[in-house]
Amino acid sequence: MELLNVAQLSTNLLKTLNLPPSPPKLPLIGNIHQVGKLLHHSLRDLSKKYGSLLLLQLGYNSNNHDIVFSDRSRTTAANIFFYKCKDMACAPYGEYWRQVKKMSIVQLFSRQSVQSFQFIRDEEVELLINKIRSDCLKESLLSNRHSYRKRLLILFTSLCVGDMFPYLRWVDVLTGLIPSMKTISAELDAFLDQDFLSIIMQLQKNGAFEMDLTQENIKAYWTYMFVAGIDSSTTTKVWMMAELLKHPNAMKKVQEEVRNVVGNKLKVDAEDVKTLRLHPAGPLLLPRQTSASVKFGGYDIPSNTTVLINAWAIQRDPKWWENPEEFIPERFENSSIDFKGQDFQLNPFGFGRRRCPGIAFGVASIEFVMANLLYWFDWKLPAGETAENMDMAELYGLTVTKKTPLHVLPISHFSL
Ligand code: HEM
Repeated sequence: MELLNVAQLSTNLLKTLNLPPSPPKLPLIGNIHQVGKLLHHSLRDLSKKYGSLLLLQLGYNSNNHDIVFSDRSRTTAANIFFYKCKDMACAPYGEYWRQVKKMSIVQLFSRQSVQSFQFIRDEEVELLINKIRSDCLKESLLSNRHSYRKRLLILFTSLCVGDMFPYLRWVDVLTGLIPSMKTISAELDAFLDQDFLSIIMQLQKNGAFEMDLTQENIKAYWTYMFVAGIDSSTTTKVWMMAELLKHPNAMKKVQEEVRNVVGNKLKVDAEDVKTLRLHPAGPLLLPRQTSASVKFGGYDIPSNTTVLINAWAIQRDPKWWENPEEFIPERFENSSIDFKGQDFQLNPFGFGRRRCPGIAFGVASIEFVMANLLYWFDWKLPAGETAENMDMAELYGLTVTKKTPLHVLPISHFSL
């Protein structure tokens, strides 16, 4: 298991505890200089040297195991974007989170609920396929653009100096980080006020929810759903298409499979797993925070320690996977490895109490969209780009996307 601690500890505590191994620190800044822009890569490299459970000091702050690891850290970004952590993902582990989760499972995430939205997926996918058909006639390239949603996700994971050294909070204002966060948050807020809030408030009046929600609760909740829920599925689809274009044999095989199972049984389920192993949408899951001190792997983990789980590194670890960096379509044939939180070597949706509740939604959307795209069209790279020279660089954020947009040329497989 690979775990990483970003601790904020007093020097006295450091001396008395048996803490996990740690790279040498510099005065004041601790280990900050050892992490780069792609945090999940830096952490994997450090843990190769210092072990799978490793402690980093990234500043200080005066502020059964699953429960202890079930809290979330309250960062400046989470406070700005999610109305002081009133959404479900960043809410502290406690009564409010329990109530919101209960309500969500009944109203939104149940199997029936996911199925009941199939008619919307049908309508949206039909629109998408028709749009691509007309692009085929014009021979135009499709590409995924980085939206303002993406800007929010990148800002969300930007390290605020003030979260580590509270007296330096002014630096985040000076560098423009906090003003940028506030601008995007205000844009989203206006959107939610305009189109959304009145509908939800009406549902509340009609008794649709078990608990009374304030406007801020509702906006925080939906901001996360819109931004992270949608983006994680979109990111996975982009990586899936990129990997398939990079591996034409895998593309051919999956298209044959999809075209052999016509109708509403269109499925590309095994491809989800292959893509989510190499490109988990959230490579470090969502940061956890310990709510009490705990002994873990023989080490003392103090209370209030931020814990990052490097799912990306675990899913590429040669300890668990043969040829870990390779996209091998046959890898999961006849394999019982579960990707929904049971097997620790494959954990793209997290685990335990704070595991992603949107798995069924995410998977339904990825499978249905991808199956249709692969069924109706053949896909080519634009002139000058080949499977070998495709740029697969990553852009770090709450979800890790392709750095350069994916450009593809659709060719209708059936005569128009
Ligand atoms: C491919 C699609 C998706 C992936 C890879 C994904 C991944 C994740 C991960 C890694 C976490 C953190 C889990 C942890 O801390 O252990 C998470 C949490 C969460 N996800 Fe997803 N997710 C996806 C789709 C969705 C969708 C479609 C929704 C909503 C409609 C959603 C809603 C949430 C919520 C609300 C949480 C916070 C749960 C909590 O803190 O209690 N996710 N997701």
